[in-house]
Formats: sequence, C-alpha cells, structure tokens
Amino acid sequence: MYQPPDAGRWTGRIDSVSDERAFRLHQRIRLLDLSQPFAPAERAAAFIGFACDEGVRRNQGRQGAKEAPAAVKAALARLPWHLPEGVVVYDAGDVVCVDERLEQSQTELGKAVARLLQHNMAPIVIGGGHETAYGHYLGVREALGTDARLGILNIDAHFDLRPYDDGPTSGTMFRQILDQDDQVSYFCLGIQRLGNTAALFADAETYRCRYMLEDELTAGPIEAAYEQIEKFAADHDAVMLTFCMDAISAAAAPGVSAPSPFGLAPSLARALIRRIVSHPKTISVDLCEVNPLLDEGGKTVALAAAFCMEALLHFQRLQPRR
Ligand SMILES: N=CN[C@@H](CCC(=O)O)C(=O)O
Ligand SMILES: [Mn+2]
Ligand SMILES: [Mn+2]
Repeated sequence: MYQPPDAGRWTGRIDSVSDERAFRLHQRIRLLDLSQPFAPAERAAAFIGFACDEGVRRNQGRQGAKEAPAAVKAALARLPWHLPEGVVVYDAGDVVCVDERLEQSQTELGKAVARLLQHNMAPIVIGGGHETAYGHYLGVREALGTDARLGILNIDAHFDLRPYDDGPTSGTMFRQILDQDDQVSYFCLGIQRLGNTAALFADAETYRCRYMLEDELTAGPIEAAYEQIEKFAADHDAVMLTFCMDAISAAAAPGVSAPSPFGLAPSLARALIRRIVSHPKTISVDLCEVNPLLDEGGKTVALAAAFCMEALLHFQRLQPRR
C-alpha cells in the first residue's frame, strides 16, 4: 500500500527562518505524492520508504525494521543542509507492507522506484528489512529495460543467497535476482566469515559472486576496494547500491536484526558509500535493516540518516553540471 508523504515528519530545530546557510533538511524538503502526476526533475533525489519487515519475520529474524522509514526520516530532518545550489530533495512517501503480503509490497516498491528513475530522480530507498533490495531491483530493472547490464553492489555481512523454495525472505533476494536475470552480476562488500555458512560461501562461488570479506576491507588499503568497485562498474551499464546496516560493527549499529561483532567501522562504510555513489554509473541506493526497536540511544538510526545524507552529498547525479 502506498502512503503519500507526511509533512508532520519533517520538523526540527530552526536556527533561522531567513538565513539559508542555517537551514536543515526539514526546511528544504519537498513532498512528492507518487499517486499524482508530476514533472521530471533536474538534479533531484527522492526518499522512498519501505515499511516492511515481513522478509525478516520469514527469515527468523528480529522484526522492527518496518519502523525505520519514519525514524530515519525524522533523524534526516534534523541534519544541516549542505547540498549544492539547485539540488532538490523530495520525500516521496512510503510503501507499506500489509497482511504479510511481501511479494505485493516489493512489486509496489518497484513501481515507485521505476517512476522516480523515469522522472530523472535519484531514489534513496529507506527500508525495511533487506527484502527491500528485491523491490528496489525490480524498479531499477523496469527503468533500465531488459538489456542493460546491471551491477548490484551490496555492502553487507551476509550474502543473502538463500534458497527460496518456501518463498522469498530477507535472506534470498540476490539468489532470486541472479536466477531470473542473466544481465545482473553481484558484488558484496563486508562479508563476515561467521555470518554465513560454508554452504552459502559455496553458493556464492556457484553464482560467481564477487566479494570482499570485512577483515580484508578493514586491513586495507581501501584503494584495493576502490579498484574492485571500479572494475565492477566498468563491466556494467548501471550500478545500484544496496546497504545492509548489519555490515557495520555492532558497537556502532546495535539496532539491527543480526548484529556483527566485527562489522565494518562506520568511517570505512562511509568511504565506500561516497566512492560508489560518486561513480557516474550509480543510479539508485537503498539502506536497509535498521531496527529502531532494538536501537541503543538512537545511534543506529542516527548513523543510517548520516549515511543517507552522505549518499545525497556525493551522488554524481546531483553535482553541478560543468
Ligand atoms: N538479511 C539478513 N540475512 C541474514 C540474516 C542472518 C541472521 O539472522 O543470523 C541471512 O539470511 O543470512
Ligand atoms: Mn546483512
Ligand atoms: Mn542483507
């Protein structure tokens, strides 16, 4: 079910009502109702929430990620506006999963993402469990057409390549995508050895996934990751980024279904996000698996909002035209 944006979410501290240098996102955000016609935009991005954790439930995880779109948008509202002149940021509302209808919600999310891309807007999808990534992919594929080579970059502790004979979950998306779409390849950054069984590592080989382990990334240098990202992007016509918050160390991101004791440092993840979204082939981003009900002092939500803002600040599509 689609829910148009709620202006009431975009509130916060006001340092000035006239000095634009003192503005925060809540003073700049525009509302976009996707159920109405709207004009294509220039240098615009749109947040679209996916209030769903049905995939997490089916994957035996800890539910609560459906609360993230509201919580992350509220945290974003308070952040200062540092975007270049001419950039417009929209709240395009939320797709909400009702009555455990995961597949239908993913289709609805896909329609919303496709619509944004077709109107030249950069979608920033705020999940939801990581099942968000499948709806996100559906929209990207619809907007690109069937022939484009799509690279999916996943920053995650987990492969999410589980079999889906009993239906899709938050752990099956990339197997679903790779089974149905031979124009997709998959590169995962931040994999935890202890977050995936030997069977899942074998599946990653079978599906010819590229991956970098968290400890490889942490040992650095980060240029090695940048080089892999560049090579991956070069092989594709477009790239989408999906970010599973449990890739981050549990100390910084306790509010997730499956915390990672040895997860990535937030600053390392930030560097990866900056690098990926500043690539001209990156067209769309999602951020998933934030569970506000398990958070400690709001730090996972605050980090998620900061990552969304980093994506906005570094998105190639939003930079001034030269
Ligand atoms: N999206 C998360 N997927 C992980 C969850 C692991 C866990 O709950 O321990 C997975 O299925 O492997
Ligand atoms: Mn994960
Ligand atoms: Mn995941």
